[in-house]
This record gives sequence, structure tokens and C-alpha cells, in this order.
Amino acid sequence: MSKQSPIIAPSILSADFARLGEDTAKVLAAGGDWVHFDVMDNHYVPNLTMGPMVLKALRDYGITAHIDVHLMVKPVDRIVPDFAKAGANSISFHPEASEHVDRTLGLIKEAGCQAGLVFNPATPLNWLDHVLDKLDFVLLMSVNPGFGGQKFIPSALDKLREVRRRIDDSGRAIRLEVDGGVSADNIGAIAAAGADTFVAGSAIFNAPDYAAAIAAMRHAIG
Ligand SMILES: O=C(CO)[C@@H](O)[C@H](O)COP(=O)(O)O
Repeated sequence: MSKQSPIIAPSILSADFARLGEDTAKVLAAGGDWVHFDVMDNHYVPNLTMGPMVLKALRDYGITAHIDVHLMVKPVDRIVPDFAKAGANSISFHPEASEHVDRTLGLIKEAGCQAGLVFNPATPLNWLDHVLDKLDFVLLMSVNPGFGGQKFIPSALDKLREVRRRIDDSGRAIRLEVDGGVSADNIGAIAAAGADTFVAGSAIFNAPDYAAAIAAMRHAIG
């Protein structure tokens, strides 16, 4: 399966939390495709962010775009139905944080969401071996999870190429998402390595003009 059309998913971890609905609507109006929603539990990662109530509040505010929930939590399973009920469209998790990866993927699908597996920079790709057919997307972290505004780790490019090869060999329509340190300066190389779904937080929300930042990324993807 060749690459799918590019998606830019602004990470609202870098949005103004005091005006989250407004800032999310603004970044979507500026050209963002999905909302990337980072859930951190101060256990699996050393930070604490948002839960299902915040996601529901965004839906109630009028956000209708695809909301892409990245669970950085341990354990995983018991929170999955709550995010689905709150209005998540896709849910990803870290395999080493789940007791039973296949079961967690099943729970996500049963809840009506797209399912993804997330790999930290040092997580081996063999977690993909027996579940590729159950995935809607693979999310490769190009920073260690927990914080926005970190620098892209260059070895992620080789890993992206390897996952792209595995997806292409499978013939399945699986998206390849990348997250961490993505900017207009490196997104061209990241796309060339095989990514089709791009999460960006600080490069968009710290820019004076969200639309110009997103347009520069689309232009660099080509
Ligand atoms: O999941 C995470 C961090 O753990 C990311 O989604 C960050 O929010 C990306 O932020 P930038 O690196 O683009 O600033």
C-alpha cells in the first residue's frame, strides 16, 4: 500500500489550556486536519495532562474534527471506553504499557475507534510482528514521550523507513504517524522517509501565525 494523503495533526499539548476550545478551533480553521490529544498520567510518563472530560468538553464546544488520542498511560485498558464515549476517533497506546496488546487493540476497535500502536525511540519494532493486521496506524515517537518542544531524534528516520517497508509489504492501508520535534525544516525529510501523518505541537502553537506555519509544513511535504 503506498502512502496515503498527508494529514497534519496539531498537538494541543502546546495550545493555551486556559482557552483550549478556542485555540483548538483556531488551529483547525488555520488548516490543521486532526486534533492530536496527548494523555499523560505521571506514571508511564513524568507529566500529567488531560482526560476524557476534557475531550468531551472539546466536543461540547463544537470541535467536530477527528480527535487522535495518544495514551501515555499505564495501565491502558480501563480508560479506553471512556475516551471512546467522550468522542475519540482514534486511540493509540504504548505496547509495553499494556498487559495484553492484542486485547487492548480489540477493545479500541470494539469501542468504534481506529487503533494504533506507539513506539518510543528505543522501543523495538518486533511488537508489530503479530498485530500489524489489527492496526489502522503506527505512531513513531521521534522524541521521548512526556513533553512538547523537544528536538527531533534523527535515528527516527531509519525507523520510519523500516516501518514504511513493513506497511508496504503488508499491502494494508495503515497510516504512519510521526510525533516529536516535527517542523517545516525537517518535515520534508520525514515525509521522504515514509510518514504520512504528522503531529506538530510547538512548531505550530508557538508560531505567530498558525496558518502560515501549517502552510509551510504542507509546502515542505510537497
Ligand atoms: O506526545 C508528545 C510528547 O510526548 C507530542 O505530541 C508533543 O506534543 C509534540 O510536541 P512538539 O515536539 O511538536 O513540540
